[in-house]
Amino acid sequence: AIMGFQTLFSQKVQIQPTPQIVSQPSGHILKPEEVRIIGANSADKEAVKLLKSLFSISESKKGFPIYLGEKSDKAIRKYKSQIPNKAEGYYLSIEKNKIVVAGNDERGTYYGMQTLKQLLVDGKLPLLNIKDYPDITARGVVEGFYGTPWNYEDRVSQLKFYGANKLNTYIYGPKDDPYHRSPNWREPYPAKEAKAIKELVQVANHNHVDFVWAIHPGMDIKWNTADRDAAISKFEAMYDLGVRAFAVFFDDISWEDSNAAKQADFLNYLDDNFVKVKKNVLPLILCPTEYNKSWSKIEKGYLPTLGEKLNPSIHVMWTGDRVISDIDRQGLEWINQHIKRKAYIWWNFPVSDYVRDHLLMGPAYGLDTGASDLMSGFMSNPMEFAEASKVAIYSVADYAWNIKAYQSMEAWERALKAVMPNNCEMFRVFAIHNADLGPNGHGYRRDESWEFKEIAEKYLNEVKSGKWKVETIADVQQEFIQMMMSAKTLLQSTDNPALIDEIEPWLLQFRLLGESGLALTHLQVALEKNDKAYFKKLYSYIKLLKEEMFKNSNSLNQNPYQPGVKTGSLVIEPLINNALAELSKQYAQRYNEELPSIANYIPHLIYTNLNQVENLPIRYLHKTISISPLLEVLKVPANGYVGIELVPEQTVLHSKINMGLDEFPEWAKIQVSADGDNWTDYQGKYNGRKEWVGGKLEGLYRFVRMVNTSANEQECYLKRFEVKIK
Ligand SMILES: CCCCCN1[C@H](CC(=O)NC)[C@H](O)[C@H](O)[C@H]1CO
Repeated sequence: AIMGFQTLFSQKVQIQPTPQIVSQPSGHILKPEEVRIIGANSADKEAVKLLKSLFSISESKKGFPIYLGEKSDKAIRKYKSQIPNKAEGYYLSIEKNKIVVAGNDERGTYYGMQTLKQLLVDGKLPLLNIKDYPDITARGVVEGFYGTPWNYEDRVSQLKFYGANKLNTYIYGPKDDPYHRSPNWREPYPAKEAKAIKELVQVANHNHVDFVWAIHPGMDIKWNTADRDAAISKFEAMYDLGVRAFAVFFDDISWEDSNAAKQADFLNYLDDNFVKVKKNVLPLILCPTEYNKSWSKIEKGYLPTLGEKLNPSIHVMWTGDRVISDIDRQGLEWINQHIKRKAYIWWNFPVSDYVRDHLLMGPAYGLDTGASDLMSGFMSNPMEFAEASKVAIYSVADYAWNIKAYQSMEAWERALKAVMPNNCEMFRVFAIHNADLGPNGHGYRRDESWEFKEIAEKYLNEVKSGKWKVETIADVQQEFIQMMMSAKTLLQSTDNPALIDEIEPWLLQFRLLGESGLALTHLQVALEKNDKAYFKKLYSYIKLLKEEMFKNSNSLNQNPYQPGVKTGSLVIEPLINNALAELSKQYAQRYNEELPSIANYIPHLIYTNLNQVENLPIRYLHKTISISPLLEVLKVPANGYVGIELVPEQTVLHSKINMGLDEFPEWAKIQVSADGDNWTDYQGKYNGRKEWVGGKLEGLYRFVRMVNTSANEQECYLKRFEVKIK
């Protein structure tokens, strides 16, 4: 009994985001059958609605009393002194004979109710009291990415998620919305879009989220009264839809237009002639052109000019030391001194519009837990996949509310459960192996598969040494099987269909990757048993799996930037390819037979009778197949040829061949064929860069080659040989 009692006492209540001050639970009460709300008609009405959705309300006087309201309400006058004197703060007390939910303001009461809702588990409520408030004033999400904007249902779901996680801001600024940015930032939304925004603002209000509408005039704005008034009238149109908070983005525009004085005058004009006139509109938010330290040239005065000229109430957004960046105290102190106010962070995570073949499902880390006094806002810029982004957004909610207490790994574990309550273990297997971005232009990387790295290392070493241990193989097999279980379970799960729709391509790829890994471990079995035939069967099977992965990566998620579906790219995929290469090498040594490389599988092949180039790797990217350049002089005997075999035959869009010669040699011909026997000349011409260029061909071809039709050996280079297919 003592243990039991002790457990009850020590049970750690889990509240999201992590509250500032919580007393230890001293036991619990059963959920009251009926409650009586004292203060219902003066308390925040969303809080009242939430309370009524949790308990049944008694009409008579006898129900369990719940005191609800703001510090100015008579109903909770007795508890006023307990309420933290902080915006959106609240006091929550669960006692044997009453519950008190007292807010410093309406939002505080609402957040107190959100916490109470979280504490009501299995018909019980822990006896405790909480004094809580947020560290950062504005907390939330800026839908500010390039790519397909979120849809209406995505946004409704997001706004409800923000209410539950005490995020109070949603900034609407999708780069690819033509009415947010050019060409139609001056135009009012068409009726359908206007109606959707009007409804979203209402949903935001019901979840105590400020709906901020952002305008992005920077691509073509003129510093004249016409455009200034165009912005005002667009704001008026948005105001009529219920919008009460506005932002102006000048990011990603040409540097000529990034005139700080003009931008500041523009913002101040909007502030003085719209925001201040309307009274119930929140302070303006500016995203500057120099929005990160690596782009700012202080001596040119852009940021200092904003700091000097911008009305003090206007927030200035900031992404950190770089476009994609950790947020730390030092960087914040730097920017705050120049803009003469606390930076309003735009954190470019988990946005993936620069690595669109990857999902960023890992912990939100790189956030300074000693910076709570240096920021006026903290917004996450998410992925185009709204549900998948909730894992990071959940963590950002925890960070921005209680910065010093934030633990990224712990928050991540809770986030996975919040997003996939019924399959969070399988979701975790998927998320842990889909966190890194791969090499990218911003050089921003994330850890991935961190719990498997050691086993992977050990396994590869044992494969290389040929002295493998059963337990290592078992560990690796377990991980691969779990990947398959995870993918299948999630694909068939029903607790978050919108999420599964978003990540399906990656789930399909993830399952195949796991399957190819599992088959890989059986290659060792084949070697152990000296069973050559089994090895070859397995090898062909792995090739089939890789063919299917290649097909997925060339048919799913085909955006114009980073098309394809990458998964497990930091540890799992390289492990499988390295082990595969190693094991096929051991097979070749033992049986004196080379197997075609399938490590970084590409179906297309080099096509040649020249041994100088027969082992050159074929590369594939964005539907362009190319031969890795040869760095030495190529000797081409009579009837010698080099080219590409397209598997299967394709429609050729254009080709580019650089033989390092000033003129196209009369001994060479570029030819195509469907069957490798009948050849047709491929008409082309030299471009200004000494490259032969050929255009689109009608029909399907399997072979494209350069052939020496003279009777003598010739010399040239192979600087580039590429074929783009449809
Ligand atoms: C070379 C330019 C890269 C800019 C990338 N930023 C953009 C602008 C921005 O960060 N504004 C603060 C979009 O928002 C995008 O989503 C995000 C990350 O790719």
